[in-house]
Amino acid sequence: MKRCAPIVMCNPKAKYRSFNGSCNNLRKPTWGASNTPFLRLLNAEYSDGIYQFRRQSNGQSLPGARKINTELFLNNQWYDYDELNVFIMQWGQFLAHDISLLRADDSVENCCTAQNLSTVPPQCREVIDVKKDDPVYSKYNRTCISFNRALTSANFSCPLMPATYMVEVTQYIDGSQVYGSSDAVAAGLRSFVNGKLRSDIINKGGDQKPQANEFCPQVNRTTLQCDSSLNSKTCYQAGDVRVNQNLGIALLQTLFLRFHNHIASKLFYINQFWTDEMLYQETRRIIGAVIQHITYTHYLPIILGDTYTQYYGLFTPQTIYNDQINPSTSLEFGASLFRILHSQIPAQLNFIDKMYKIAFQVNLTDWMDRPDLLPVGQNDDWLMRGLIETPGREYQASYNPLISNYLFRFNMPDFTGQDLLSIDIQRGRDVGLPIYNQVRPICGIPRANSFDDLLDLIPFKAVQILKTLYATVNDIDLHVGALLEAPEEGSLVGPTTRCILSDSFFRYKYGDRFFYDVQGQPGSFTPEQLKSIKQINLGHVICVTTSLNILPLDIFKSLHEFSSIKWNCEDHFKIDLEAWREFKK
Ligand code: HEM
Ligand SMILES: [Ca+2]
Repeated sequence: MKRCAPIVMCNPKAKYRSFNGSCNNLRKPTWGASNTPFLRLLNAEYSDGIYQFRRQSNGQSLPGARKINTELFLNNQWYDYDELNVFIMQWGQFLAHDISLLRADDSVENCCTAQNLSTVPPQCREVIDVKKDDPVYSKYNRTCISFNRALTSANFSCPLMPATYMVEVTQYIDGSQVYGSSDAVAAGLRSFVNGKLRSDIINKGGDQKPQANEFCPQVNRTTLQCDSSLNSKTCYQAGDVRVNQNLGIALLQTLFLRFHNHIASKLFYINQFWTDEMLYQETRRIIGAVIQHITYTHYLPIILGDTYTQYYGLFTPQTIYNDQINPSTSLEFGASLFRILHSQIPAQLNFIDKMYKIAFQVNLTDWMDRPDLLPVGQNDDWLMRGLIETPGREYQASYNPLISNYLFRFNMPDFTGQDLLSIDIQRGRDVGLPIYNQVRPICGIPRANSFDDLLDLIPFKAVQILKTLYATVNDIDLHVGALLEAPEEGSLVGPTTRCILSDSFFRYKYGDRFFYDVQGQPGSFTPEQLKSIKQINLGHVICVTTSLNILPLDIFKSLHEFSSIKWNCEDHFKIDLEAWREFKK
């Protein structure tokens, strides 16, 4: 049975968001819902118009994604002290998991070995070729990086042409990574007591704040969610399936679980007669609002620049909802331009103790799909301190050498792992993204007529290498061109990236009827409540969910000259929920 257009009945008076995001837009109830298509800003680029990888203007196949990485990016690493910390990267990933999930067809585990079959399975026909002279993989005699093509709408009983891809999470910024993107997942995460989420308590002893002992509940280790090749001991369950992907994301998921339970118990204290359902929903509404508030007032101004954020209308005193704006995640954003920030991922994570000493350091890539370290001793607090106190990897035109070579290596020395940058380039081709030169004009940047026209934004040396890789300027992958662009004044990223990120965050703001500062809707906060929410920042979240007691006010800029000054949780990070008291004293 085809299920291309599900019929949805909405209650326009509903005060809370649905779990799958439907009925947010009452005119188009499926807009932004989970399991609905990614938006395409520009037409799909496929050689057959439908599904096959595009070819170059001269008819030849595209330069290999790995070759592009080794020639343009891999030897282009630089390191400088950044005033931003690692935490801003980790917030970015947490946010990415709220708005985008494109699943690969993993029904064949290793597409490289499947190349020997008499008929190669369709999802394995675009593995990434590795050249004999590869600077890293040649040492291991590797000739192939596995690549599984993404699931298409046909896998959701809805074949469409050209290939259409589905977002498997709610596309609104609504905390779906905490709560789930369907009724069933959401119910499975609830305790149904006093509005709280299920959790595992691991008593760490000492003078812990009670919440600091809570962890995401565990599930049986499955191949999908945790590393099955090593016996990982810990495997968490959360609203998003990528909770275990690395230690940093597992920590953020844990903190927001704790934060939910903390807020729920405070609300219960104020309104003892509230039911479990009310406590849960009111808390969920607050958490979603806090995630939006942090994103728009603390995160985006750093990524896009203060002035630009204001100029673009992403930072305003009040949001006016517009039901004509499609809040869906675009493919250009999800499959490429938000991933540009993979450039910020550091190779190592530091665990920093109470005395601000590095207790130990791990390679991020050694602990993927295996968050075993997190619940041990004070590691959760130490990792949190590590994210705040460690300078970030400065945004640059390359990814760090470990995720560019050893992604998912699982600490196995004879296993090389994957290359995230090649995968990002290949994913763009997989979903038929427009080329870089087509996206420039929609961002107000002139289309380049020759390679040399790219010198307006891309350094000379890179342009010379591009000439050797691609047949014409009209063949350059979006991800490659955008990553090479020099950052725009005041912003971290280049102008094409800044433009597409702004477009998306504009949609998530103005196209969300439940956006936290929209007034006059059934789900709107009262002015007093909104005032309290606007006072909450990540410092407040960390204060009540870890045993850290002093924090920098500017949480992503802890290493900036002046903001290394720390403030006390008791005095400066208080959460006031009086505006939720139903019967005033
Ligand atoms: C902490 C380290 C991180 C690791 C190890 C990581 C790894 C990955 C991997 C393996 C994928 C799937 C690639 C594919 O098969 O196509 C992915 C997708 C993605 N990543 Fe990251 N990532 C990290 C951080 C970030 C950050 C900081 C951002 C943005 C600020 C980000 C944004 C995205 C986005 C938007 C996607 C596509 C999601 C989807 O639609 O499925 N990631 N990442
Ligand atoms: Ca969401």
